[in-house]
Amino acid sequence: MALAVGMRVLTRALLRPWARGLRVAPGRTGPAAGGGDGMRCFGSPRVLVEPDPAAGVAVVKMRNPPVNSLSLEFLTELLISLEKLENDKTFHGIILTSDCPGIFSAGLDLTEMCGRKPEHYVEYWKAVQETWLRFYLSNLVVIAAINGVSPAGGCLLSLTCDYRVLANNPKYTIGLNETLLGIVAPFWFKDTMVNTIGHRATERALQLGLLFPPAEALRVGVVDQVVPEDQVQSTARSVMAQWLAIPDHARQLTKTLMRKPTADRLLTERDADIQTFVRFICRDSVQKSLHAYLEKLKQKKG
Ligand SMILES: CCCCCCCC/C=C/CC(=O)SCCNC(=O)CCNC(=O)[C@H](O)C(C)(C)COP(=O)(O)OP(=O)(O)OC[C@H]1O[C@@H](n2cnc3c(N)ncnc32)[C@H](O)[C@@H]1OP(=O)(O)O
Repeated sequence: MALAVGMRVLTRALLRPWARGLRVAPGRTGPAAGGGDGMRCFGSPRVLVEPDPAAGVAVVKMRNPPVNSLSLEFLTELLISLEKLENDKTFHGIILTSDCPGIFSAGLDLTEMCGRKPEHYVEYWKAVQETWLRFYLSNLVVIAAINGVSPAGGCLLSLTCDYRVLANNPKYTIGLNETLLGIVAPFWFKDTMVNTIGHRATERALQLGLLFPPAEALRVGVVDQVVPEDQVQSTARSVMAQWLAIPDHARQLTKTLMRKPTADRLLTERDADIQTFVRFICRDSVQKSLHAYLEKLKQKKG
């Protein structure tokens, strides 16, 4: 059922004109990060995939500058890359990281949630749900190599991964800061955080919209490891080797056992969740808050 719904959304996404235009990037010869049987890098305008077939691993680099905000196009490209890797028996794990210096992801794209028509909000929210479901339930081992700041949707994306390595830079804060924008993290954002750091820590973090610097993030459990910036990728690779040493079927079934109840909750309430989102985001007060927040971000420079 989950898979069928997921496939429908993905197929619809692939049928969009701009998605049809996506082609394997005429890339460098990979892998860029170790290994070496000369398999080509591939991907799409906003997602670069560096395969290391010898290791069974691909590095997926988000490159939607300036801040890797999770726009509709970007989410669709991410899903397409994930799907390709899942369908290729060569790969057992992916390392999700950023190609934008200092930014893992700025979270959901605020321009997708401001001043648009309700139909757009429906389409956008479906893509956000789908991305969460596909990453959260992926059979692959997914490790986040977090090499930049990671608020809200950026934090959520990393929480779908099996393991998080964060670069030790005080600027690289991470957390679900939705309340600071005058919006509310949906129940499945909250559930993902609860599953990672527990109920009480989530309650505090979400109400206060906390963005944790690395040491705090490690203490509370939002990330699993904090390492010097130049060791994030190599650490993610050695952690990956550990995870890939476990018999795959047993690991996959265990992942499903742990995560399916949380995913099922969204799957059974998916349409209601879309309606809730659209109603909420269409409110004048919410639109005003989001516009004001975007303006504040833009004025920061001037
Ligand atoms: C009851 C249930 C209802 C459901 C409610 C809805 C729930 C939806 C949940 C939302 C989750 C989210 O993810 S909302 C997004 C939250 N993100 C943030 O708060 C991060 C905002 N950005 C920043 O703090 C900073 O940009 C940065 C720290 C990430 C980077 O700082 P830096 O100084 O390097 O860059 P700039 O700030 O100058 O930004 C450059 C450029 O990017 C634009 N920008 C930044 N973030 C976003 C974004 N999330 N979406 C769209 N655009 C973004 C910024 O405005 C600048 O644009 P200009 O170059 O045009 O000025």
